[in-house]
Amino acid sequence: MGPHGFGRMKYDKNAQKPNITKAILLRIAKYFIPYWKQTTLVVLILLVTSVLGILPPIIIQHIVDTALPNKDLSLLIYLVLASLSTTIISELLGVWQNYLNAYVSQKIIYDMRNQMYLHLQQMPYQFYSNVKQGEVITRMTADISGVKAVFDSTIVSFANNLFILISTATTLLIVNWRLGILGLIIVPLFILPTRKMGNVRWNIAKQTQEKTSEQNHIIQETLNISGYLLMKLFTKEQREFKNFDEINVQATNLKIKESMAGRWFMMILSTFTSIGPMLIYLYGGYLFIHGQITVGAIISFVALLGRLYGPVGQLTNLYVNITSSIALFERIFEYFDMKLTIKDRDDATEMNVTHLDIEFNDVSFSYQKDKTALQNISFIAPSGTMTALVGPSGAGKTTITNLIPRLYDFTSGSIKIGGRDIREFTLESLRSHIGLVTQDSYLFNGTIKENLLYASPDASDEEITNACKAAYIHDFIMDLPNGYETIVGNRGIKLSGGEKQRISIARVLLKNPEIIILDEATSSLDTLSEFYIQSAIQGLLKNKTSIVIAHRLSTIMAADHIIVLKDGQIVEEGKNEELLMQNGLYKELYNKQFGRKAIASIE
Ligand SMILES: Nc1ncnc2c1ncn2[C@@H]1O[C@H](COP(=O)(O)OP(=O)(O)OP(=O)(O)O)[C@@H](O)[C@H]1O
Repeated sequence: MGPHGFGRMKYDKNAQKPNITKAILLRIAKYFIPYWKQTTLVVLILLVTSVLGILPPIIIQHIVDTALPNKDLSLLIYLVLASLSTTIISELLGVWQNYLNAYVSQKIIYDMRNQMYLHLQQMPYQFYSNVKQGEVITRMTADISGVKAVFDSTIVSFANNLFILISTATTLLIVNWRLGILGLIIVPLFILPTRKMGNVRWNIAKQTQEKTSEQNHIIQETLNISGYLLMKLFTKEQREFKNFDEINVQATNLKIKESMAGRWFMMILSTFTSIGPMLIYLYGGYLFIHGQITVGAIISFVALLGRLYGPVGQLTNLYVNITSSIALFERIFEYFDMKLTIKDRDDATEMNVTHLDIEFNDVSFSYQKDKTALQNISFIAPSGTMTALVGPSGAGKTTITNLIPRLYDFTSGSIKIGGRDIREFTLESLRSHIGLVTQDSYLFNGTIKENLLYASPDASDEEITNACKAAYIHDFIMDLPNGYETIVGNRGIKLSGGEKQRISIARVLLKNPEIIILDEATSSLDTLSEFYIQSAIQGLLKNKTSIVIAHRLSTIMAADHIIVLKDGQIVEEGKNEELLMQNGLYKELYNKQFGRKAIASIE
């Protein structure tokens, strides 16, 4: 057993139990409102079945006390049929209730999943850079699915057990109050073990939930295409397995502990359950011997008593169930309550501007407090021209491009397009005017055609072909055995970096936005691929307002305006020749990247 082995495992007694507040109960109740009819019906069915459940023991009493001693066959048949019918009706109602249970809980799960998906879609980019892999999946699947258990183990369980308890206890007292009191006296003996058990189970459940989330995280991190590659190339299989195994051991031990805790509980419970009938036989027998009770009444009593203990146990567990249910809802609500920091203003309008100058005015931005990524950035990228961003790594180039489609919102200053602040536009219309080609273009695992259609679902085959021709990728696609129907693999793994980027250029061409933001791939390509990429980019940027993070000499030469960044600030600005004359950072970068040959060729 490892360091976290079974023997060493401790329950965290201080694990935070949620507060049951009126606000959270009301919030949960809101999800039930659309299904109030079905929920009410469930409660009514439970009420009816709890009453029906009392009938068979009472009928047995009449069989034993009346039909059998009087040798009354017709009464016997009548009573047996009556008992049978109550059982059948009860079971049929049970089926119906089961359906309603499933209906209500699954509909609520459906509503919550949709709400969660829509909410997560709106979450800012920052959220996805911070959230642990696997966490979103756990909340979307395991946590929300837990709502079914919540419904079954709280609302349904509460109504069911309460009705059974009240109806059975009342019947016991009516049939024979002395025996009834004796039967009820044993009830408190159940409360003690059940409560203790509830607390233990709560703690285990909480820890199991955390372990599941950790396990999902490891699976997501290491068994996806990029994580797998990283693990293999750094030969970390053993280390990753060790991590996984450690969590797995803990999860397994928790499960064993959980089932063992359940086993002891069952043992204690069944001991108490057998004490009850024995006492009834003893005291009931005494009353019978003294002629104060019938045999049928004793038998019926023991049968009724059996109906009492289960509900008592479960009702004492209710507090624990409610607490765990609320903990589950709290986890779900925690996501719902995360602020959507980047959203449409109330007065946001469609982006209807004709002149697409992009203007940064004194823009500052930081990802984290106390560390500015951009400082007082001001520049204009005139409509229909190409602006190149250059600078050393970490200078803030990507950050500038991220601010334009509002993947992040700047901290101060303003960004305008066509003279209007970008926050005046709806996010949807702003982004529909912008095409973004990143270095690592994301293609989903589908065919090339499906990936292209993502930009414009209604594009005709001709339009697709034209876009691909303009992106210099059409001939390559046609040479593939399945052409446009070729599956690209996870993240487009079956294609080279250059091919992927050309396909994503074709995708943006199909979208045909007026503004293009391009992060040129840094990887060095052979002359032919370089030519294709360059030609594709030229096609893409023609007559567009573009901002390009430039890594290639040809792009820089083609730019109308070059902005040189360092440590989040603009340090130089101008055209290639002007900047070279300044003998500053640009010239230094230029020399490093393109060598003296390039300079010589220009001179
Ligand atoms: N999501 C993030 N959270 C926190 N800091 C970030 C984040 N993204 C970038 N940064 C930081 O902001 C600064 C600017 O990064 P940015 O990615 O804009 O640089 P860059 O010029 O595009 O660099 P490169 O050429 O290497 O891509 C860097 O110091 C970087 O560490």
